[in-house]
Amino acid sequence: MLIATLPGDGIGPEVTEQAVRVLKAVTGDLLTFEQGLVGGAAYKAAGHPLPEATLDLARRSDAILFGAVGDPDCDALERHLRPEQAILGLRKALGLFANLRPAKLFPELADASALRPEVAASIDLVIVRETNGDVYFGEKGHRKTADGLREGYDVMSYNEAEVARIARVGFETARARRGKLCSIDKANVLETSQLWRDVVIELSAEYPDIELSHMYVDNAAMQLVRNPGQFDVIVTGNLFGDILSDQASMCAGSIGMLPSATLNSSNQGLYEPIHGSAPDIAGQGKANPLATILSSAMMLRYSLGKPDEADRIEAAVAKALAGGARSPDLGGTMTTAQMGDAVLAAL
Ligand SMILES: NC(=O)c1ccc[n+]([C@@H]2O[C@H](COP(=O)([O-])OP(=O)(O)OC[C@H]3O[C@@H](n4cnc5c(N)ncnc54)[C@H](O)[C@@H]3O)[C@@H](O)[C@H]2O)c1
Ligand SMILES: CC(C)[C@H](C(=O)O)[C@@H](O)C(=O)O
Ligand SMILES: [Mg+2]
Repeated sequence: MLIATLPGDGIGPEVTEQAVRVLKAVTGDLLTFEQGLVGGAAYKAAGHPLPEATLDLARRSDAILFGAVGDPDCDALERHLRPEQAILGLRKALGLFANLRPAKLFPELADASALRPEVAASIDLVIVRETNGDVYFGEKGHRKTADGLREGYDVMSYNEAEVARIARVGFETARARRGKLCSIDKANVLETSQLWRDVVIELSAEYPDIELSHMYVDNAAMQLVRNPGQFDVIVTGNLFGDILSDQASMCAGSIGMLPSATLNSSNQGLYEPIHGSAPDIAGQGKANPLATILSSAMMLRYSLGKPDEADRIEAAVAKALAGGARSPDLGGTMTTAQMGDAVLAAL
């Protein structure tokens, strides 16, 4: 099976390297790894954040292991050349619309959560985030108002098929868990959200066994901190899901802990930590690789049909944490490579 590794920028290569070590240790010679250029690294080497060769590699692969993209050197480039276009372009080109972001507290990390330990202990949820539409992919640009002021605009929209497709993933995910689905929107203000809510309600007729609720996104941000245990599965749009998943990560201990899978309708998947390229700590061996290692476990489970190997990696992460493995974001001093060593030793 072919795995496309796309390390990208900043801490992307550092964390990806550790995940590849763990994957190799668990799968022997089952997987072939082929590396591609993405992000600022690709722009600097090949003039484009998502070169044709990388897209081709991604298309040919059984799964993609993605690090992170984003490079302050590239922030002034035209939008279509910025590193972030690589991840957006991959999601769109491969139809990767269902971004699953689980947030669960490893009990050993209760002290790392931004929440009181007894509140943090309850967090065990999955955010199902749509990643092919919303304000991310609408018409955007700069223009002048009638009285000559500069104006920026980004059009937000979802059609009913896009909403139904992701809502179905939400219902199915809830069915495989505790049977609760919370759809998060801003239907009190946005027409896009009103359609979202209508379509979710229509689809709920097919899922009478699922307890469906709706919440406005501002309240959801508050509830995630007040009582994260009330959520089982959250389904939401691209922008709200982006923001809420970073917030959920701190409830679970660190942004360096949260993995993700982004799937298309044929279950091909892109696996990446939810964090970015962290330019502030890049090259210093301070990055926590566990989110990427846990993403590789999701890859084994969702795209490669290897649930036992996935369980083995997740158990090794738990054992490493129980044994005291802590990178700086978790209050420790271990380097990225030492965190990888600790997981390998715990396999
Ligand atoms: N999917 C992606 O590739 C992705 C995701 C988010 C941000 N980005 C990009 O990354 C760049 C930096 O963005 P940002 O600073 O807003 O977000 P970020 O997630 O890169 O970093 C936010 C903070 O969290 C810390 N952090 C992140 N990952 C960590 C890890 N594994 N271990 C320890 N600490 C970690 C960073 O040091 C920083 O202080 C930007 O160019 C942004 O566009 C890319
Ligand atoms: C880098 C950016 C385009 C990306 C997003 O907003 O989807 C990131 O924040 C993420 O969470 O994967
Ligand atoms: Mg994000």
